[in-house]
Amino acid sequence: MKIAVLGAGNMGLSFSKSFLKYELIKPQNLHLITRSQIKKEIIKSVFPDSEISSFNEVKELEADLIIIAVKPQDFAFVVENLTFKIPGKSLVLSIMAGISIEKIQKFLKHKFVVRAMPNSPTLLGMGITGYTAAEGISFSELMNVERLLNSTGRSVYLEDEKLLDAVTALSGSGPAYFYYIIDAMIKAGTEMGIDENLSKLFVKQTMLGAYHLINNSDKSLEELIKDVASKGGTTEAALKTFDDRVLKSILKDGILSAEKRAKELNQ
Ligand SMILES: NC(=O)C1=CN([C@@H]2O[C@H](COP(=O)(O)OP(=O)(O)OC[C@H]3O[C@@H](n4cnc5c(N)ncnc54)[C@H](OP(=O)(O)O)[C@@H]3O)[C@@H](O)[C@H]2O)C=CC1
Ligand SMILES: O=C(O)[C@@H]1CCC=N1
Repeated sequence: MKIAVLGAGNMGLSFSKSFLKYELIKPQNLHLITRSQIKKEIIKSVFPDSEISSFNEVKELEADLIIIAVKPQDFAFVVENLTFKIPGKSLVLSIMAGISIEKIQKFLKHKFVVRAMPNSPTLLGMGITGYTAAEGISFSELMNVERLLNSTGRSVYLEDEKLLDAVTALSGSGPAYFYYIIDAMIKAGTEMGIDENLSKLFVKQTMLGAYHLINNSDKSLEELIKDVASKGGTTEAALKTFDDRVLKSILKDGILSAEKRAKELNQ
């Protein structure tokens, strides 16, 4: 199988590393395409046995799977300036936020499109990807795509394409929400006099422990919260402030804004 990655940026390269790590393709069968010449050299040092090109250098593309990993805002420009044809039999896998299968098909004049939404922990093989496919793609082709996606973490097939915007808002953007909350917690620690390094350690280990408790406990989230929040104690005081300032509803609104933005990107 030959794979071409259109837009060898953060995500395109994360995917490529996973495919090679699990030997799902040979390095010689991987073609990474980026915009800038400078980036080409850097990519070559990480992928010495693969083909690395800038967009305008490619006159003919040979690939069974073409991964589109440019920013959604650049998609139209990239397509208008393609110097090569998308081979009729190739499968296109888009990881662009927001851009619908219909739009990709129209722009590329190509039927066989799978749309996926991964997230940044794909870099460690700990990502999660929601995906869906255009009509006419066979089960075995889809399983091939899923095998590739599973090298980056877990994957979930969704029948309803509209849910991909929700997945984008929830898990696609999700890592940034956790970083945001963790950053606020670390800053609270330093404000109370704890050294930044130590504050990071306390917060990160708390996050890790809490994650494992969620995963290994039969209790609901409410019950887990209750286990920590003693009556009249410190946690209760914190949670009261969060509730008074409607933090939960702010977080929910933020996630819904991300979903709205995904839809706007398709306009
Ligand atoms: N980052 C994330 O956590 C996630 C991102 N995504 C999606 O993945 C896609 C890529 O995101 P990410 O990897 O973060 O982005 P990057 O900016 O890291 O990568 C984008 C790639 O597209 C190339 N590119 C940008 N503009 C143009 C252009 N005008 N013409 C040709 N090539 C261009 C860049 O080339 P160069 O570097 O040479 O400029 C680069 O190779 C996006 O569509 C995003 O929605 C999905 C899930 C998670
Ligand atoms: O912020 C973005 O638009 C992309 C999609 C999901 C994560 N990053």
